[in-house]
Amino acid sequence: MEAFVTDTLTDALAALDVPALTQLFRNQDEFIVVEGFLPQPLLDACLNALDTVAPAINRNYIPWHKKGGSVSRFDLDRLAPVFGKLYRNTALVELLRTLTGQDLEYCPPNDPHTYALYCYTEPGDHIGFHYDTSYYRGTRYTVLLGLVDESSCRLECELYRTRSDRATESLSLRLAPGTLVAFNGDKLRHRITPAGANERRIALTLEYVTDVAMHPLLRFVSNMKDSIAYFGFRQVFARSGKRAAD
Ligand SMILES: O=C(O)CCC(=O)C(=O)O
Ligand SMILES: [Fe+2]
Repeated sequence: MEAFVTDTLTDALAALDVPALTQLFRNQDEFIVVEGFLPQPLLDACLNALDTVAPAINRNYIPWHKKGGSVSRFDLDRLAPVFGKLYRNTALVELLRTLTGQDLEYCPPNDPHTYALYCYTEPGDHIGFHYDTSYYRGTRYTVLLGLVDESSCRLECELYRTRSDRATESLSLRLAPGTLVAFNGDKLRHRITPAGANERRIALTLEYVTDVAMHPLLRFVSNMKDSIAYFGFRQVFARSGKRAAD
């Protein structure tokens, strides 16, 4: 599996104009969209894993803010190793390091959000406007990869929102299968618009940080958020307790 991920991604990354992407990422206040990023065989491997992870989807609902399903990194590790291999692929991390100009690190093994799936399968599934706030000491970068999009959902983004010297620019985009979106979580305000009836949208998220140190109190806050908004208490606290004790 690892060799397969490495081989397919290495070829795809070699075809990218990295200096141009880096320029664009920085010009857009640390935000970029790369259509057709995932090579088809790798996208297919991710899609094949979806049936296996389906029973692990945790449904969540926060009135007015969020409704949907999520699969944590713990369940992905247990059921579908392709996602972890993709997250740790060195060529991918090197590309992200070049784009950001930062020495990015992997999130620690007790973080359920290190990589995760977001599943929009019921009418009204959505997430309201937010930042991907970092609870780590370092800056948090989010990567979204489209896997399935049979939906009318849009990823709506507000660029330059935190800048006092520029007007905010709004973008509305479809996260088509294979598309990569990468951004600084503290800078990009974004949301996913509600799914309609009989629609389906599945996105993979990857999280990288510049410094994985975290205050224990913020780890608790982060775990509470992940339990309520994403993965459920059993997942988050049983696993993070177990990992911490390992
Ligand atoms: O589903 C997506 O593409 C992104 C969802 C999101 O922004 C989040 O859960 O923080
Ligand atoms: Fe987000």
